[in-house]
Amino acid sequence: MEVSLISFTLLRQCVPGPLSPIGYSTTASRPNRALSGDVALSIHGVFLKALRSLGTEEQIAKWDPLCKNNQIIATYAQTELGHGTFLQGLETEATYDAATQEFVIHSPTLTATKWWPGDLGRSATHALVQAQLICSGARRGMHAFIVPIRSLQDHTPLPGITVGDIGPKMDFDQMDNGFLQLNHVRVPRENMLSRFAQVLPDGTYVKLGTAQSNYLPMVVVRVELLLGEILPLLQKACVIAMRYSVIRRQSQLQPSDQEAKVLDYQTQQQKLFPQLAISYAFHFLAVSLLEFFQRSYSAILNRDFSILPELHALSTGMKAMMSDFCTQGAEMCRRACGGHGYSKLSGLPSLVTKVSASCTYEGENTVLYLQVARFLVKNYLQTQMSPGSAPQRSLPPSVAYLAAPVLARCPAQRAADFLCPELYTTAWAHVAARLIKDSVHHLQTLTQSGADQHEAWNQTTVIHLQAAKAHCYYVTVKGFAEALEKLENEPAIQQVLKRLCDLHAIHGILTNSGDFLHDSFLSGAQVDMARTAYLDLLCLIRKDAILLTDAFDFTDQCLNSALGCYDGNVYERLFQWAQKSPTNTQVVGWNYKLRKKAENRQRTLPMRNI
Ligand SMILES: CCCCCCCCCC(=O)SCCNC(=O)CCNC(=O)[C@H](O)C(C)(C)COP(=O)(O)OP(=O)(O)OC[C@H]1O[C@@H](n2cnc3c(N)ncnc32)[C@H](O)[C@@H]1OP(=O)(O)O
Ligand SMILES: Cc1cc2nc3c(=O)[nH]c(=O)nc-3n(C[C@H](O)[C@H](O)[C@H](O)COP(=O)(O)OP(=O)(O)OC[C@H]3O[C@@H](n4cnc5c(N)ncnc54)[C@H](O)[C@@H]3O)c2cc1C
Repeated sequence: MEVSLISFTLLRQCVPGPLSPIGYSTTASRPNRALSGDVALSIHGVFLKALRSLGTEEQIAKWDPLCKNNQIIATYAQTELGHGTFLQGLETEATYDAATQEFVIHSPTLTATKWWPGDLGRSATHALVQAQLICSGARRGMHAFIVPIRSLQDHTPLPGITVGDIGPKMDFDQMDNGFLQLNHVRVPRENMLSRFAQVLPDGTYVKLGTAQSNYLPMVVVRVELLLGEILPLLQKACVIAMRYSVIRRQSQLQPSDQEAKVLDYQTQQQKLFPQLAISYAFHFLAVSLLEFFQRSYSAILNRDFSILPELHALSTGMKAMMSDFCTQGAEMCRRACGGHGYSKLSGLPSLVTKVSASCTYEGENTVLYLQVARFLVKNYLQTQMSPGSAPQRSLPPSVAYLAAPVLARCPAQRAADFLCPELYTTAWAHVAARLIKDSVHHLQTLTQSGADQHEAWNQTTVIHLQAAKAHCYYVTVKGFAEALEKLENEPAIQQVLKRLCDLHAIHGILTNSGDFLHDSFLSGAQVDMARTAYLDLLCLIRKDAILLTDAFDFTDQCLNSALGCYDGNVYERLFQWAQKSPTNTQVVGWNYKLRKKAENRQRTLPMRNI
């Protein structure tokens, strides 16, 4: 069934602009779509999130208005030259001086230099510096300090501050990622963000949260990056590649036919439709995670940390999976556009280089997947405890399948059975549970053979990584299926989106078929059935592919692509935009000057006897 224009409009309601940060109206996010390119000072926003997560009400009341009115420009300075992942290893020190009730913030080594913070190289006047707190003679771990770094009068670095830009990067040329060295810089006691820990005037340390409370800003940013920064990059790549693929005609489907639209080739559909399906899967998942976060956030701010382990596992897992898949997907979209996909005028290369940064910033993906694995192991062990041996707490909802009865074999009898969300969600739960059990088995075998627990962990991290990825894929399949259930009043939309959900689930099964065949949960014949269902879906999705990408509602300015413009005038635009290339504008001028110089020389030279 074609999605009619009316339904298409409704479809757009299902894929609103990125839900905006905590507490803002969702309509505020709409203008973000209108902006092409990157709006700088994005780490100023990260600072604000950190302030609201770690600051007391008084500290928020003081600094929030200064930020919102841009009276100060702030950055989030956590990563150092020598450490980005291992926060316990951060070297910047904040030593409390009770005599003056100040903190002395210092970079004791070269590797303590803060390195990477965005908006630091040129713009920031203040930094939230994450440093090892030292007070009452003890090291207390990472805490956050607001440190002025440039003069509000003339923007020059303040005493004790050495600051600059870290140099060229793979992309984000407009962002001034910087470095910061602090030489015994003093800030008042009130500048330590103290929601989860306080230092009293006499230097007494009062712990109000957990050891990881000061990691909360990373949870907040990871949740909000999904819809606000990472997913739109893949969605844009999908729009560009899909629109180009119905304009580009190349080769023939039938010898007698005119050249075919490349989107009519099955292999082109296999390249692009899974990216479209993932774009929708991730949208619904990220929306539900943001809602889960918004429900949990105030409890956490009030120091109820019971929900935090699952929120941490979901935010790290989804950030790792979405950035991985969006990076692979954007590159697939670029490659699906042939030579013009390699042109910067397509807008695709910069989408690829931008989204690939998200595999690293806000937590390197492998490290984040292993945080998920840690959560999975803990909850699996919980299910293995004998009744009564420990207080039986219910499993967090995202891992409830670990306690579900095990289905040994998939019941599918024909291809159509693979179009059943319950069947493929169960299949994914089965594989995730099996891989988690396997990872724990390997871990326990090593520890029981005498290996140190940390060594045993390291020697099984490849297996844990596989289990974490399967769990994350299951979460996206389940999330998409649940989102569809809420669309029963929009049957036309529901049917179109269900095809994407089916495709997303089956694409993963076919890509990881070994995991499903391993314990004969699926037979070879059933994998063939899944492939049949998959190939049939490609044909069905072909009719709605353009409407499904138009529903992302990006303006031409936002796409910034000669291939993806709404009117489809690709070749005219490529040629027109190419004229603006400096080579063409300078060469014309350059040739003209050369010719004039030669003519002048000709005129002044004595005529030779020729
Ligand atoms: C236009 C472009 C826009 C771009 C915006 C880009 C913004 C980018 C800004 C940044 O990149 S800021 C810097 C981001 N840096 C990171 O994400 C650093 C990643 N490293 C970490 O988070 C920690 O070092 C790591 C979790 C890997 C290890 O921390 P720990 O060594 O202290 O903890 P460990 O792994 O031993 O876990 C201890 C407990 O803390 C828990 N935990 C760890 N991190 C947590 C967290 N964040 N929240 C809550 N709990 C957490 C963890 O689950 C575990 O709980 P259980 O003991 O119950 O198992
Ligand atoms: C574009 C961009 C913007 C950024 N903006 C900011 C910012 O505004 N503020 C800020 O503070 N930081 C920022 N960062 C820094 C970023 O947060 C760090 O680069 C990131 O946390 C990764 O840390 P790292 O660079 O130390 O990598 P490393 O951790 O050194 O990673 C190197 C390799 O070691 C592996 N590894 C490390 N630890 C483990 C482990 N425990 N187990 C297994 N493997 C491991 C990793 O998987 C990776 O393969 C930015 C980075 C980028 C690229």
